[in-house]
Amino acid sequence: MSSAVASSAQVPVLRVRGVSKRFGGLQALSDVGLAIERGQVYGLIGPNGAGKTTFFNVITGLYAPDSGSFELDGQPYRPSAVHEVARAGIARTFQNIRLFADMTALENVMVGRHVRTGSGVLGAILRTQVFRQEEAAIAGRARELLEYVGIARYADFRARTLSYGDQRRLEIARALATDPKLIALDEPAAGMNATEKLQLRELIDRIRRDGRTILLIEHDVKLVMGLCDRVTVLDYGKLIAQGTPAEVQRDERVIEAYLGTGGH
Ligand SMILES: Nc1ncnc2c1ncn2[C@@H]1O[C@H](COP(=O)(O)OP(=O)(O)OP(=O)(O)O)[C@@H](O)[C@H]1O
Repeated sequence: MSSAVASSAQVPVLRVRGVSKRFGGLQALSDVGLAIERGQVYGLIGPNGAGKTTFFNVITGLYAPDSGSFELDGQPYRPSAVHEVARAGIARTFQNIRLFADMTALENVMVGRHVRTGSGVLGAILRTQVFRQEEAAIAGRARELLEYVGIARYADFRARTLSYGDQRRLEIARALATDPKLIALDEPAAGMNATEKLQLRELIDRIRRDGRTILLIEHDVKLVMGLCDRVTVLDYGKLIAQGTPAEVQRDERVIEAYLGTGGH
């Protein structure tokens, strides 16, 4: 860890200010900001169409925002392209799982790890000694990560053959392989049964205990409220509440957005 990082206990891992994004006539995000502290699980919630995915897509370089400023570990970053965001230190999973279906679980995690290696394409073509050593180290680390998320026994299975819950774990292992400053999980519990959700909760808890920082979009309010340190609530692209789970649950605007006449 660099001294800049070590001495930055008060600097949020991610600070986003004033993000707006319009699609044609639709204002999908209006002046949304948040700060995520190191070691937090941070929840982003809101009714359907509130702008959660758009916010994720903006911070991870999939959508160009109309306005907004971004800092990772106190350093400005421009989320202008997905690979630059990964290099800067944000890894994400997707609502619709995006694995390399015909590659093995191990290979999928190794792909994530390559973000952090040096020998590059030429090294791969020439199969230099440095490249081969790197590959062995990457494979070793990938196996550790499969173990960590609890699917080591499927290391050599094609990703497509894994159960839904295990594919989501594999996505998380691949995200961890990039050694991210922040892991962004897009509806990780979607489609999971009660047992899988419980296991997922334990895994996210463990990732936090191991010092990682997590941003989470999730529809399962129980999971969010039980797991998150802080929560931001969006509705129609606007930030309507921010605070601890207990605080936002009491917030009139949040109750209105979820239960009211908003027509969601
Ligand atoms: N690429 C796009 N082009 C046009 N409109 C879009 C695009 N992406 C999102 N939108 C619109 O922006 C609004 C916010 O959508 P977004 O997917 O961010 O909401 P969400 O909170 O993630 O919803 P959900 O919980 O249903 O996933 C919606 O009205 C949606 O139709």
